[in-house]
Amino acid sequence: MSAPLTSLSWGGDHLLMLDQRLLPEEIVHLKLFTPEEVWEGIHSMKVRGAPAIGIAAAYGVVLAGLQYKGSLPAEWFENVRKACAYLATSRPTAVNLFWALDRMKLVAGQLAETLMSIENLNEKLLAEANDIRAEDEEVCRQIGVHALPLIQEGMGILTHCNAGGLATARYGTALAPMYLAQEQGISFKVFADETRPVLQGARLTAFELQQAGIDVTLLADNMAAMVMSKGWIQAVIVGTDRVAANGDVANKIGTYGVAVLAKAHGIPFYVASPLSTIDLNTPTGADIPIEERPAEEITESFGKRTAPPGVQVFNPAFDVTPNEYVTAIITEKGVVRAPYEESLKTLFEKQNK
Ligand SMILES: CSC[C@H]1O[C@H](OP(=O)(O)O)[C@H](O)[C@@H]1O
Repeated sequence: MSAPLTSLSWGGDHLLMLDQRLLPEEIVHLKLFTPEEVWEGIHSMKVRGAPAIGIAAAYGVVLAGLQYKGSLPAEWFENVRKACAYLATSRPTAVNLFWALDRMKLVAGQLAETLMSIENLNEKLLAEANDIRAEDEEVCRQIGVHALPLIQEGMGILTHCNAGGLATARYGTALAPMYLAQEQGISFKVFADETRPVLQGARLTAFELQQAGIDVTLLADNMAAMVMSKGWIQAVIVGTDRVAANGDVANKIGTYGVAVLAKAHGIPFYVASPLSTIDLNTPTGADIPIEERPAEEITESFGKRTAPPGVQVFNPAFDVTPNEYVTAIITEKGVVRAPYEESLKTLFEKQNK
């Protein structure tokens, strides 16, 4: 599969992070040397997208381990543990952040008990972060494989926000089948919602797909109903930041509206989700913390004031699509359909065997 720009890579003693806030006009990679810089990169959305956030946080934990200059494994682990707790405060909704941090903390604790040298501890912790990144790349490729049959010749596919290579280690989740379909010579059209207020669709998805030579049409967020009514859309495929145990889906704000419109037009609504984004510990969508972001994202859109000073603003970064609007969830282990409480539980039971 053609691999678009990747958002994160390890530079030996720093994390190289593509500043996605500057795309598509500028391609700027930042060198981050501390957990604090990684926290800020996640919080300000220099890096964004559930899997990419988890990967960035994992490398932030590695940077914390490298900061420790003593010789006691227990002290090293305490540094790492504190960094995990700190990085967990960078954004609240994408469960991959907490999944990755819990994994890094668990491994660091196990390593510290071996009493190996600090140098070896840091090497092993870096290896775990590299594994998280490499696994995500393969997971996304597998999501592409399982989602590929959903893309038939001549189809129109609508997507919302960016669930592409920039949101993951590579390939993306919702966009992965599109890259695969293109590689296999299937012709299809993608309609990308601009996705206000941060415009991940316009700035990132349209950019990624255009770079890959895929037929993409950019829509303002209020156009989905019209293009569906014209019969231009045969499927919706989106990513997610957290799937609850009952199949409710948290995703970029506006996704719920697209799901309702899809149902109203008899169009299937698919959610591409790695297992790492499915959280059986969150019972329903009502239990998913929804991030609220600064008013300026709306009132001063990319430097242009677009609202009266002091106006009240509500700026939730995500919404929750109830499971009854979700046709299927495409994971790296296959396609999951309702009843989701049961099918997701079965999926994880098989995984844990
Ligand atoms: C493959 S996860 C992509 C997911 O993350 C985005 O949110 P954000 O850009 O705020 O990190 C959006 O919800 C995408 O669907």
